[in-house]
Amino acid sequence: MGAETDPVKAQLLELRASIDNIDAALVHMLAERFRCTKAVGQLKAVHNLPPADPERERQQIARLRRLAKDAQLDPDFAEKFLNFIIHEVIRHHEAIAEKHNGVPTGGEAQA
Ligand SMILES: C=C(O[C@@H]1C=C(C(=O)O)C=C[C@H]1O)C(=O)O
Repeated sequence: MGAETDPVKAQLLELRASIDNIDAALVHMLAERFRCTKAVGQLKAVHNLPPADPERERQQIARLRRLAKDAQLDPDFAEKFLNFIIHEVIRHHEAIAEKHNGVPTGGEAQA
């Protein structure tokens, strides 16, 4: 049965079209965020600043939890999601610093 004749299928297709648009927006927003954070990584490497900034992260997590609560999104999920992204950003910053200064900035022990 086609979507024209099956209202359930039509509703599912409509909702999935919105989900696809939202996923595309998420990818574009994440790409833009990583473009900015990579620039922050370059700045930190040039000025010998540490890859991670735990105080800034604390502020971001507190803010995101508040925003999530107001938006009826699970704040624990929002925190996990942000931590997942930040973890990847710090990995980029460590790689940028190592490339720039030739100095590993953490993680693995060196032989
Ligand atoms: C991007 C930065 O570097 C790290 C990554 C962060 C992030 O992804 O938001 C926040 C703090 C830092 O640990 C920064 O210092 O602003």
